[in-house]
Amino acid sequence: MDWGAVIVAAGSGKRMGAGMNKAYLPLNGRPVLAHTLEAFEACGAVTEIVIVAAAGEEAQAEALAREHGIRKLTAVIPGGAERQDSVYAGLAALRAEGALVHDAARPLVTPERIAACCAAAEESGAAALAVPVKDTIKLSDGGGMIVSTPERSLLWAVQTPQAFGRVELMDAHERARREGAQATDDAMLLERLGRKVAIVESDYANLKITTPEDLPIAELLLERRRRDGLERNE
Ligand SMILES: Nc1ccn([C@@H]2O[C@H](COP(=O)(O)OP(=O)(O)OP(=O)(O)O)[C@@H](O)[C@H]2O)c(=O)n1
Ligand SMILES: C[C@](O)(CO)[C@H](O)COP(=O)(O)O
Repeated sequence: MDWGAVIVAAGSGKRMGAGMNKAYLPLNGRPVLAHTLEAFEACGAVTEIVIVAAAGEEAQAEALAREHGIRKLTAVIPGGAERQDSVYAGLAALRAEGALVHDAARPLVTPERIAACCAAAEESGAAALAVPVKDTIKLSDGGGMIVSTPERSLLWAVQTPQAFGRVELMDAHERARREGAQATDDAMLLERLGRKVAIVESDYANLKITTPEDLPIAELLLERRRRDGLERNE
């Protein structure tokens, strides 16, 4: 099965407060988006990459991909108001049988985890990387009071990539748009249709660069990965 990746990079980074799209912030000397693209470029299961860029940033994204040797890039598409709209736009440009959807803001993903997500989706139909929740999670009444505590052993913090059949995911998006269903990830769009999505245990390092403290954490994790790699090769 061939896999195409939709890399969504069209957000405005409000919570980061950097005044710019966090996909272009430097991370250990290279843009966040470059790290993300390189992981998909290096993953053998991935045959095409579509970047969904913020309107007006398409040329910047394409130039960045070229500068960093991303040969699998097939299209740069303008995104939409919400992440869901951006994914939908990117899917239309994909041709592969399998569709991976990944946040540009998750630059520490590895080719190995991407491949594991693809393999699980080939086995189960759809899959998503996730990590067991470490904190006890509370459900609130929306007014600042705790209502209940879900069983922690059943809770997973889902990440990306998430992997699906391209046609099935496109259909799920189209149905959600017709029905006005909103989703903060793509697995939700299959769940609402009663479809199964497999959990693929990931690592906590696959964090999403969201608020300011996430960037120095990502830098430390990258530096440790580089050092461990050097020590292994010595
Ligand atoms: N309309 C949008 C919103 C988000 N994203 C992408 O979806 C990923 C996850 O979204 P998030 O972390 O929320 O990014 P932002 O929307 O930029 O952040 P914020 O909500 O703080 O503005 C990011 O790679 C972001 O670029 C997108 O392509 N299109
Ligand atoms: C898709 C996602 O990364 C899974 O955890 C998350 O839902 C994205 O949320 P965001 O608010 O669009 O960053």
